Amino acid sequence: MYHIDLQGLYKTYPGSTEAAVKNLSLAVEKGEIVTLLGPSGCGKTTTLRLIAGFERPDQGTISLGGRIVSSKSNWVPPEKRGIGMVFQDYALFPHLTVFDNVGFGYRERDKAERVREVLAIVDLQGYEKRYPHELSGGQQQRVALARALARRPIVVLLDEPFSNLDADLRTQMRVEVKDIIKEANATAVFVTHDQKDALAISDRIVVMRHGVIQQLGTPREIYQYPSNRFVATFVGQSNLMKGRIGDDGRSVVTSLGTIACNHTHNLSPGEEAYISIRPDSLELDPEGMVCGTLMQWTYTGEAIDALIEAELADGGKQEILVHIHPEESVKKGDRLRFRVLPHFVAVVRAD
Ligand SMILES: Nc1ncnc2c1ncn2[C@@H]1O[C@H](COP(=O)(O)OP(=O)(O)OP(=O)(O)O)[C@@H](O)[C@H]1O
Repeated sequence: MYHIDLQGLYKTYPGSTEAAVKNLSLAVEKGEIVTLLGPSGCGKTTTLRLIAGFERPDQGTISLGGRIVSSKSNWVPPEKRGIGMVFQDYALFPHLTVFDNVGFGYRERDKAERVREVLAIVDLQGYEKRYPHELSGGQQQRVALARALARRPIVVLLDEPFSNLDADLRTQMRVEVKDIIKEANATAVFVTHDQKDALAISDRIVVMRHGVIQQLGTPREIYQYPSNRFVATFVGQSNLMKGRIGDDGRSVVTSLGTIACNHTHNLSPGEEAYISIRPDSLELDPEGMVCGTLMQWTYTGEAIDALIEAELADGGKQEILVHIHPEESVKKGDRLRFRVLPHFVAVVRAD
């Protein structure tokens, strides 16, 4: 039995001709952190709102903790679903102290003890009497998380929780929030359009587009083996080449040359396929098979982000993005050669 079980969900908003969510099924284990990732309008917030009970699906079933909360014949309202929510703006009550914010709506006799317990999990002991405006952004977020966890929810839903934080704090909070959720042994569904959030925090990622799941997998699976062109370019940067599977079944013949790859999605020799080559998968090598001219470059500290106009076997040209080692010295107009490293090379389906 799954802790969260979504089956065949459809949702079309009144007045809209296109469904926001189409035939969406997703099963989440207890204690898992799953992220819904995708561009604006792909249906991730709608999915979260369906789980929370703020929206009603047109079709499909939702079970939380083994109980059906939404189906043709069942409907459990949001406040009875055992949901803890963390919103983008944290939604703390400004006139209430940290203690009262965290304990809000908690009616059990062990309230003081439980509030202290969750404040310890989020590392805010001693802050009970402060007001939200006396806290930093990161601390406010930890209060919001403590409030969501206080009632031992069946599932914690987090809607773009990092979007109000500056870049440094965001990086730190990704780690902290993940640790807190794991320590509380909570099951969580995140919504974000930021791939770094998703890669850092999730056990599994659901990549969505136009209301449809494009790929479901661990961060490593999604990054290393994107299943289609959309996922390859939405999660990380990617150079896409058209080709066909080589006779050995473990390579793709492209106009850059024959490129070995570890994963071919069970496509057969001769079948048409795209290959996704991450910018880190090309390395400067005077003997390398890929040859091109450096058109633009940017030094980022970690690498030189280089735009190369690569020469193709058929006489054509294609721009490719390469991360060159930061100690290399290169200049615009240089003719460079690269070899393709097989890790971070993947066969992807066309759509
Ligand atoms: N209340 C609503 N009424 C009508 N259409 C809506 C409503 N809410 C969302 N939509 C539409 O449903 C689709 C999915 O929206 P949704 O908010 O789920 O996407 P999202 O992936 O969360 O986007 P964002 O990252 O911008 O929040 C969009 O086309 C959106 O315009």
